[in-house]
Amino acid sequence: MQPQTKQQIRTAVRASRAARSAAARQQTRDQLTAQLISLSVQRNAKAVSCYFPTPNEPDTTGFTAWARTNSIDVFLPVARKDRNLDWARLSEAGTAGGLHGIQEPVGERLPAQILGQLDLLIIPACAVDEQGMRLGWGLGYYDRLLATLDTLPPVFAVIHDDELLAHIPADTHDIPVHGVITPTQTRLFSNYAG
Ligand SMILES: Nc1nc2c(c(=O)[nH]1)N(C=O)[C@@H](CNc1ccc(C(=O)N[C@@H](CCC(=O)O)C(=O)O)cc1)CN2
Ligand SMILES: Nc1ncnc2c1ncn2[C@@H]1O[C@H](COP(=O)(O)OP(=O)(O)OP(=O)(O)O)[C@@H](O)[C@H]1O
Repeated sequence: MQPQTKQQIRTAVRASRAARSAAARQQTRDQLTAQLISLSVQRNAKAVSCYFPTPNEPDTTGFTAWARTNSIDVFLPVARKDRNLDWARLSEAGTAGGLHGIQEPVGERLPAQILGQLDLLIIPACAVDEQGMRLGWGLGYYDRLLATLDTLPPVFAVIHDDELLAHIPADTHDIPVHGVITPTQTRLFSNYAG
């Protein structure tokens, strides 16, 4: 995949994600579950944020199920009309479709600042480059979130292997992630010493 403009990258990734077979999706889910469990065990994480995947996104539900079974608190985003994110803890109360049709936990809405107290932030992305620059879907939710947190725990974006690109054009508001998780690797970027 030759990186060009942000919009061209988004179009290419959207198409390649849509073309994945059910078997490939299942394999991605299993491999990501293993990568995410290793990372949280290694970091002794007791509370993390994650995302509830759309049908085409890298599937994190194996990991969130494991986290719940192991008494790790999982916080998921709740999209607001003003394009900021609230957060809610995954619980027995279950989930319901939110603003973009994505499942969100039912229950108390918490402000973004609670993320500063978590051990690990696992976030969605369209693509990430070798410098840790992250591209989302263009609504700015996560750029705005990362910019507002006073304390930033380690932030890892989850993507497929072919979405780790050599270079993504960056705007001044773009905030790099500390690491990236793909089905085959968990990589820490050099911008982060932790
Ligand atoms: N799973 C998930 N939850 C999330 C996000 C996300 O990217 N993924 N968000 C991140 O901001 C926020 C909601 N904003 C969103 C913005 C765009 C799209 C969207 O439709 N994206 C792609 C399709 C994704 C796919 O199915 O592969 C698109 O633009 O076509 C979804 C959510 C909060 N929750
Ligand atoms: N810190 C910020 N404060 C206000 N607006 C912002 C901030 N960061 C990004 N934006 C706005 O959000 C919009 C989307 O930015 P960009 O294309 O970089 O998003 P993205 O990285 O694809 O999205 P996301 O953060 O949701 O994953 C832009 O119009 C940008 O001006």
